[in-house]
Parts: sequence; C-alpha cells; structure tokens
Amino acid sequence: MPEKIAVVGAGSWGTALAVLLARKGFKVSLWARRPEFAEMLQKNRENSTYLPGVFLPENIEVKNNMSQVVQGANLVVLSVPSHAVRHTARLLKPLLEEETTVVNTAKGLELDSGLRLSQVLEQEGISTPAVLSGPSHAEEVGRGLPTSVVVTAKKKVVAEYVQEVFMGPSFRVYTNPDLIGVELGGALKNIIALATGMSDGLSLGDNARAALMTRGLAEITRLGMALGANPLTFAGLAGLGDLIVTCCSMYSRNRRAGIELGRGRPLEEVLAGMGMVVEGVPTTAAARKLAQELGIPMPITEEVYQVLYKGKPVRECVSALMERKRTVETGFLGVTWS
Ligand SMILES: NC(=O)c1ccc[n+]([C@@H]2O[C@H](COP(=O)([O-])OP(=O)(O)OC[C@H]3O[C@@H](n4cnc5c(N)ncnc54)[C@H](O)[C@@H]3O)[C@@H](O)[C@H]2O)c1
Ligand SMILES: O=P(O)(O)OC[C@H](O)CO
Repeated sequence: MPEKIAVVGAGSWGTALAVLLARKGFKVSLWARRPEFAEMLQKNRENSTYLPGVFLPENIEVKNNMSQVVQGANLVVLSVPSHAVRHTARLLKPLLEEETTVVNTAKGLELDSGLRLSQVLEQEGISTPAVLSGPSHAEEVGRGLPTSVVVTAKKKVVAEYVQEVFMGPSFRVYTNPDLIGVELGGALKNIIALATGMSDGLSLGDNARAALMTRGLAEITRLGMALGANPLTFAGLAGLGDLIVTCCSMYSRNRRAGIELGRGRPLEEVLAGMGMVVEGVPTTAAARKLAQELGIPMPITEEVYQVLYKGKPVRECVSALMERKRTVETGFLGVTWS
C-alpha cells in the first residue's frame, strides 16, 4: 500500500478523491493550480468553489508546489480537465520515480489528436497509466454515498493495485481489462448527456430521453468497436452505468449545460455560467472528427456538434434524427434479418 498519495487537481473530482483516500487513512497531498487557492484550501479545509460542504480531513495537505506534492508519493492521481492532461503530464513526468503509478481520472479525448488520455500520458513518457472511470459524481463520493467504478490499465497488476488502494465500504472498484472501451465510455457519454439535456430543456419527454440514451449507447459502441474496444464494456459501469448517471443526474454539468442549450441560451453564456468543466463540448468535436475519418455513423453526436459549433437550433435536430432513413436496431452488432 502507498505511504503517500498525490492528487493533482483540486477541482470537484480531485477534491472528492483526496477526501475518499484520506478517509481510508492514506497521507494525501493535493495539488491546486493557483497558489492563493491552495492556501485558501489548506486554511479553510473546505473547497467552497468546487465541492462545498465536504471538509478535508487532517491527513490532507494542500500545496501549489507540484514537486513537493509528488515527492515520496507512490501513487499519483491525475484529476485535471482533459484539455490540461498533456501539459500537466509534462510538468509531472520529471518529478516521478520510476515505480510511481499514475491514475488518470479525467474523462475526455484530446481535442486536436482525438487520442485517449492514457495515450496522451504514454506519449509524454508516463508508461502504463491506470484509468479510473464509471458513474461517480464528486458531490456523492465526497459525502461517502455508495459508488461503484472500474479501473483499467494495460497490465493487470497495475489495475489490481489501484483497485486495492481505492476500494472501501462506500467505494466499490471493479477491474476491467478493456482500456480502450473504459476510456471511450467515460469520454463519449458526455456527448449523449448534452443531447439528453437539450431534449429535457425542450421538454421533449421521457421517451425521447430513453431513446437518446439507448441509441447514444449504440453509436458509442459503434465507434468503440471501430477503435478496438470490446462492445460488452459499454454495457458495464464505464458505459451504460456512467451514461445513466450523467443523463439523469442534476449533478451532471454536461446534462445541465444541455438543458440550458435546449432552452435557447447560447453556448458561451452557458459555459461562462457553469464555472466548471463541461467535457462533452471538446469531446463532441474530437469524436465527430474520429467518426468521420473512420466512416462511422454517429447521428446524435453530429446533431450535438451542429448545435455547439454551428449554432443550429436544437428544435431542428429533432426532425433530423427522427426522419433518418429506416434501419434495423441491431444492425451495427451484425444481428439482422436472415
Ligand atoms: N466532478 C465529477 O463528478 C467527476 C467525476 C468523474 C470524473 N470527472 C472528470 O474529472 C476531470 C476534472 O473534472 P472536475 O469535476 O474536477 O472539474 P472542475 O471544473 O470541478 O475543476 C477543474 C479543476 O481543474 C483546474 N484546471 C483548469 N484548467 C487547468 C489547467 N490548464 N491546468 C491544470 N488545472 C486546471 C481548475 O483550477 C480546477 O481545479 C474531468 O475530466 C471530469 O470529466 C469529474
Ligand atoms: O458532471 P459531469 O457531467 O462532468 O459528469 C461527471 C462524471 O463523469 C459522472 O460520472
């Protein structure tokens, strides 16, 4: 078991994970990007900006100095937004010991390259990173409510180590050997949460939300299979599980952003009002590009892209989706009429 754990990123998720690990008795060092924010957190013991009402146990120290945070840590938990993963990895890499395990907890794809975040870490010299994903809102993890997630890595021993570190009475961790599927499930569900939010913002009803979630899962699976994922992973916690929580919970920033867009508010205004990351926005552009390159139909993603990046009115997306040509539900799985 690690003597010290470093958590890099003091937003909602980094704070909740630091608290979870500290409650397990680990010595935790939490890195905050802004010095004044680190000082405030260290002093007040509450992250009132990103996770109000959750108090930091005594065994968490908060610092802005990444070198001090990482020094002596056997495990580094990376909890910065996906757009900051590459830059943060570059800062981290020279500070890591050879045997330090890095766990990425951000959910997204790199915007320009379309790479999964573990691929970004590997490009930056961080080998065999683990990935923690699944239905897990910081607000509930911070309050110690029951949560189940998955951890994956290229090596079983790494995934099992991280499983053992995080596992606790209110945090159940499964391993899953499908790195590609787990990462894609966590990244792509955010696009569908934007779509269901838009539908809810337009009051299109429960049937529409269920259809978007189900057909959203179909297009996630289609892209996933083309990229080498096991389709069954999308029926698990990192796929369906995270899709359900993100499309149905009012804690979801992607869902809330979608609702505001559905009500007709412009994207810039919605994002400015959120004050937190809405990972589905860059991921939509990255996934659409990948889908186009691979020739994979992703009609919901395409409509979300048109709303976000081309200003298409959400109401026009309804007919674009409903009036697509007739098809077989399970065709993408090879299950069709003989
Ligand atoms: N909040 C959740 O419930 C939750 C759960 C699971 C996974 N995640 C994932 O965790 C990641 C982080 O999300 P969050 O909820 O903590 O976001 P957040 O909006 O709550 O906080 C973002 C944090 O990142 C920092 N940040 C912003 N730009 C940065 C940069 N360029 N370099 C370094 N740090 C930067 C901010 O200062 C802030 O501390 C996302 O990918 C998200 O999808 C979040
Ligand atoms: O608040 P969201 O929409 O970024 O979702 C957070 C987590 O990914 C839920 O598992």
